[in-house]
Amino acid sequence: MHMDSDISPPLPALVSFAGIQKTFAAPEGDGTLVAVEGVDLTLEEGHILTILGPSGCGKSTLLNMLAGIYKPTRGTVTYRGAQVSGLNLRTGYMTQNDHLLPWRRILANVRAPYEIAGMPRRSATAKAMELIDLVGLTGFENAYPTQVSGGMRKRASLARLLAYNPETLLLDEPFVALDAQLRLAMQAELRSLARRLGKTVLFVTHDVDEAAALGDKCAVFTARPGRIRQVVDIDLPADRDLMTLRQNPDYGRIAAKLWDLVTRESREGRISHET
Ligand SMILES: Nc1ncnc2c1ncn2[C@@H]1O[C@H](COP(=O)(O)OP(=O)(O)OP(=O)(O)O)[C@@H](O)[C@H]1O
Repeated sequence: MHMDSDISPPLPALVSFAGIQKTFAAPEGDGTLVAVEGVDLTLEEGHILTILGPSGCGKSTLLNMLAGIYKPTRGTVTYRGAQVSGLNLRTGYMTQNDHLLPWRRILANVRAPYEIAGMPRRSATAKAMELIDLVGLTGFENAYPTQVSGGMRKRASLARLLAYNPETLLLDEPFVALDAQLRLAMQAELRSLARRLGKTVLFVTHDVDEAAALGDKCAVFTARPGRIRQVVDIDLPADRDLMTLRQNPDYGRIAAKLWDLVTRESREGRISHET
């Protein structure tokens, strides 16, 4: 059969959410609270999906379902072709809190996953040092977490996450506590690391600029119950330079589109609260 070499087959999805609803017991009374509703979403291997939406729309709940921590009430979460049931050990989580062990030096924190896996100490140290180098922390490996800056703690936390070698990174507002400059540096680092290591990333954020700069696509959610308002393709170069991206007119166009979707959401939210 003749195949047109210019047309490559579409990539199979690594992650797929199909018809997802998740409810919880309401905090008061005996009703239920619908956290997310009717979510259909796919993500290809090696891509970065940013998830943008107002507080409480179920962004973290979505990551928790992919990690297998929560079970969907309705619908199916699929990872590499298999339904997620039980903990999904191919994913690794990082949240706002870096969860570094304060009594361990940076090196010992990053080495911990290798120790847990039973790797001999010498090789565990060598592997941890490689990751420390990868995230730009060489020279700080003997410091304790309290002796380094917030940005360095995030780097250490990222290195430790990579030591678990998850295929897919679930990042829940990991840079929220950082100042603007450090945040930009971390975003650039994350994007370049993810591409270099071939990681797939789901990145939750409230920040439109971060969502546009980091993602290959962005899922914009409505207020609770969280539904997908739109999935926006971020057609910027894969090897984009985050430091100069803000001057790129394509970036401006995409960020404006996301702002429009997000503010439409808050306008409607305000209207529905008022009525
Ligand atoms: N384990 C739980 N038990 C009960 N309710 C929960 C649970 N986890 C989440 N919820 C509720 O589900 C809704 C969505 O929460 P979730 O944390 O996923 O939102 P989010 O979009 O990540 O919010 P934020 O941006 O503020 O972190 C919220 O109303 C929350 O209170």
